[in-house]
Amino acid sequence: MAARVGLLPHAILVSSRALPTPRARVPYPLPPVPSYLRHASSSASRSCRASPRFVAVRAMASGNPYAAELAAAKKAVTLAAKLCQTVQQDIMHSGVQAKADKSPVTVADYGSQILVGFSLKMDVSSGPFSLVAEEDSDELRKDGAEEILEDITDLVNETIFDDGSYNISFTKEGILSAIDDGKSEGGPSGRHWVLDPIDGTKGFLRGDQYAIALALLDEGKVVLGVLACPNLPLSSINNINGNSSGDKVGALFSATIGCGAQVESLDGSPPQKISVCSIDNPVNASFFESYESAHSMHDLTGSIAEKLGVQAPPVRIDSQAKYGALARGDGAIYLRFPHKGYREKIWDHAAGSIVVTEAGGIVTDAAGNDLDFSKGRFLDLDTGIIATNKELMPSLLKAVQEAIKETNQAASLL
Ligand SMILES: Nc1ncnc2c1ncn2[C@@H]1O[C@H](COP(=O)(O)O)[C@@H](O)[C@H]1OP(=O)(O)O
Ligand SMILES: [Mg+2]
Ligand SMILES: [Mg+2]
Ligand SMILES: [Mg+2]
Repeated sequence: MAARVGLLPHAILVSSRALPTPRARVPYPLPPVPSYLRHASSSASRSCRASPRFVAVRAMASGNPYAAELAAAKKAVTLAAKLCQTVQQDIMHSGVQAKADKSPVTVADYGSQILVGFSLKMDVSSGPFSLVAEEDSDELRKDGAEEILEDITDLVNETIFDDGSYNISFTKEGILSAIDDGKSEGGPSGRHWVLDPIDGTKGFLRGDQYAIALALLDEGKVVLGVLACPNLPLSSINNINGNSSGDKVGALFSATIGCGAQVESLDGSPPQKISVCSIDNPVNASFFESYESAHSMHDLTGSIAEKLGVQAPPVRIDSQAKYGALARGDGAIYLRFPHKGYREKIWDHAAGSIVVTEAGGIVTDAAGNDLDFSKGRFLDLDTGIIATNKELMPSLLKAVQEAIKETNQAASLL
């Protein structure tokens, strides 16, 4: 299968699919049917296996006020994960990942964003739809991007067809406008979905960890989060930087405010309740950090770990999979200290942080403040993000603040 790679000025777009033949289906969105949509069927009625009404009935039965949204969120990220898995397998076979030398965006990032937004719109009926998501269509609207746009369109349509939940087909114009559904600014009032369609794109291209991360903000607070981690072992990653042999791979973490956190397999095993580890002596703790040294200052995290007395080497993995792994006790601490000038985005932490807090953990910035997701697309925070259990947090905060002070003093002497 030949890989096709398109280079655009600010993005690397990778496509490696054998492109499918478009099939006749009902165009999306409906109604009214805009002229740019493919008129594949005379019927303008939408057809889904899991209708909003079914989801709402399940919600009423569970006692969880966000159960309908949770079911829709899980369904949306599971559909997107199918697309991502297909693309990642093709990329690995074709070796395209070696060309990803700067902040990459792939057909899978766009495809995942379209599928999650579309699936939520189909299945969540309550109130206006607002989505704060990472990608936009700017690069795809430029000259030279036509082929990539066609690839994304085919990839999305093929994934929808194979999944079978929706009898719908996108045109290229429909794809562009679906990506731009994610342009909401979020904020302190109302409900906003928050999406990173592929978190850890560098890990994705390397064939390593990545996550599809989706959260719901309600009046500025994260009330729900789901993390699909297609390459994460289902039960544990207790072997450092490796998989436990024989373990099923593909984990879907979820949490709703006040209802705890769960993990289940991406192919639908029953959810299991999870909780953070109960380690109270840092000597026995291990810590997670970014695989990419460009994403987090490994010198600083090393010095924090040393101050704490952590003996184990860092566990370096990509994406919010770290939050999921922490939430089920695979490790005790997550340290994230981006280089100066980097602004954290809400979609990089909203889903992961509620999975950890609902599993009994704490997530704060380096000053010990809760993360504030109500300020728009960016997180406005002090220096870095740390997460651990309640027992370790006081000594972790102390070590973090000492290490930052020393680093700042050393920098001022230069
Ligand atoms: N220079 C950077 N510093 C910190 N984080 C970054 C930087 N560039 C991209 N990211 C984002 O960091 C996250 C991955 O972090 P980690 O290092 O924990 O895997 C991703 O959200 C990634 O974006 P993206 O979603 O595009 O992959
Ligand atoms: Mg990105
Ligand atoms: Mg991200
Ligand atoms: Mg991303």
